Amino acid sequence: MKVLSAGEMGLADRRSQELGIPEIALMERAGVGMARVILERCAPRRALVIAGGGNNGGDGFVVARELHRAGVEVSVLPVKEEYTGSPGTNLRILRNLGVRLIGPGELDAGLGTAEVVVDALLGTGVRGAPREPAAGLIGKMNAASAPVVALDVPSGVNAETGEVEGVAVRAGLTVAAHAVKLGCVISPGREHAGENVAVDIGVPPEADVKPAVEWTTAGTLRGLVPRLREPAHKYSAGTLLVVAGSRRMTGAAEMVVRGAQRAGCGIVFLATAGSAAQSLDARLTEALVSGVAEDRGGSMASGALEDILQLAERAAAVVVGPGIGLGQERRELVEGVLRGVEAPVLLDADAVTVLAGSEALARRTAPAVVTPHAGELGRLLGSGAREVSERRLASARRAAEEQGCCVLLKGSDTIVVEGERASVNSTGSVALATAGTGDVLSGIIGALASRGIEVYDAARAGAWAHGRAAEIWLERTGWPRESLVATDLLPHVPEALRELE
Ligand SMILES: NC(=O)C1=CN([C@@H]2O[C@H](COP(=O)(O)OP(=O)(O)OC[C@H]3O[C@@H](n4cnc5c(N)ncnc54)[C@H](O)[C@@H]3O)[C@@H](O)[C@H]2O)[C@@H](O)CC1
Ligand SMILES: Nc1ncnc2c1ncn2[C@@H]1O[C@H](COP(=O)(O)OP(=O)(O)O)[C@@H](O)[C@H]1O
Ligand SMILES: [K+]
Repeated sequence: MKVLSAGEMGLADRRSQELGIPEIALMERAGVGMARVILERCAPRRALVIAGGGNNGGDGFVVARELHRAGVEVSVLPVKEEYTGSPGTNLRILRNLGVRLIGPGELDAGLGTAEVVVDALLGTGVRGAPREPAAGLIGKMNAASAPVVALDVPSGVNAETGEVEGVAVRAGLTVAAHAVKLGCVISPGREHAGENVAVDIGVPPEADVKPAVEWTTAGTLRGLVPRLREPAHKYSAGTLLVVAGSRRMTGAAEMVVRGAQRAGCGIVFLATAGSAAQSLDARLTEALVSGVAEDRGGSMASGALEDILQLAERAAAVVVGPGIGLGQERRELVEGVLRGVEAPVLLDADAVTVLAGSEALARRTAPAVVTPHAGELGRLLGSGAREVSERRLASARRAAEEQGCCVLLKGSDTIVVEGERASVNSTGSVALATAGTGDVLSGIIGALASRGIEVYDAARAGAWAHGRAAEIWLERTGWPRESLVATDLLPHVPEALRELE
């Protein structure tokens, strides 16, 4: 699946036209391809096409013509009085063919009988929140009982960012011209798009564009994760220090360690609160567990820093945060790690939360990666979870810039940003929305970093393998996705990583 931003698609379009391919030829192939997908997937007897005033509406006219040709009873609602250019030409053909054109007064009847509603209202040309009458039409499409297929982009979704400023169509399927639009793989646009499919519209390779934001697939990662080779010993295979857990939160530490072990770490050291160490040591047969100074609540105390830094001297990477707890002492501990550890540091969970307002991460020059979900990133940025959820790519970029590190923003669309580089993960499942899966992810990324992979690559490869492990679990068990528990991922992490060889 190819993913391009709206701007990149515009460039591919202009270059194609400069090579002599007329706009109407691109529109023709787009509409023909889109109609074919609709016929294959939905096989409707009656369809309603809602066409906007731009080229997205033009695509809709071609789709309507093709559906009509295939024997579908089609109604078309053109929102504008007068059409010119390629959309105008295609509307004229519909008139000549006697395809039923309806006005707003007949919309409810059309929506009532259609088996598929085709959203050809707004595409990549939308600017700002949908105005009337588009906003009202989007509401009607969302209230329809028939499934909605969006052309190119669900109307109201920003194709560049996935942001939704006002209302947006909720489609079951989005059929894009040439490439899936970036905004359709980033939340919330991703959820509005439903399934994404792209159709060939005849953009020649000479006109194509290399995307600035990568859609991370096995193909983009291949060869990145090395096999263990001779000569090797446990230290050369990757040494990781995990700083995690507290008296009341031992599971998080366990899952980070076990994730790291299955991702190929040669040796994992765990530093945890003294009172948690005995139980973790018993559960983690292969790890080297150290109990360090804790406060009265059973969380690691700032006084544990010296021991932790000493352990870190033997590690090629450090993961800090899961289950450590909050408060001033944890903040001092995390700041101390950021100052005192030269090896790459991964900050997750509580370690991200305690850094809100701290300058330790921005001051650090050695490699670091933070792996927050929207709530944690909202605290780090001071913007709140809602702002992060609404503007995910921009929020991840802002954090990466302000903190001068790699940021992995978790979600259905896990985004990884460092400097100019950005990527969106392609694997995963809603099954991952369960406690502890993030800890397994930290372990995997920590292990990859400990094996010498730079943090940006470790983060995107780790996210990919983590999501893939969930997919493999679903394929193998056939169990309902709700039933996955985080430790189910562990046996599938090696299989996922093997797919990258
Ligand atoms: N770029 C390309 O290479 C191709 C583009 N095609 C189609 O063309 C689309 C882009 O076409 P356009 O650039 O004409 O743009 P759109 O058709 O996406 O949108 C432009 C129309 O929406 C209106 N509009 C913009 N913002 C609005 C708002 N906030 N509220 C209400 N109305 C608003 C404009 O007045 C205009 O009528 C793509 O999404 C795709 O469907 C295809 O024909 C294939 C080729
Ligand atoms: N709806 C979803 N679709 C795909 N992946 C998801 C979804 N919800 C959560 N995830 C993934 O599950 C993991 C959850 O991590 P996190 O929120 O840190 O949980 P915890 O702290 O309990 O381990 C992340 O990798 C995230 O990307
Ligand atoms: K659309």
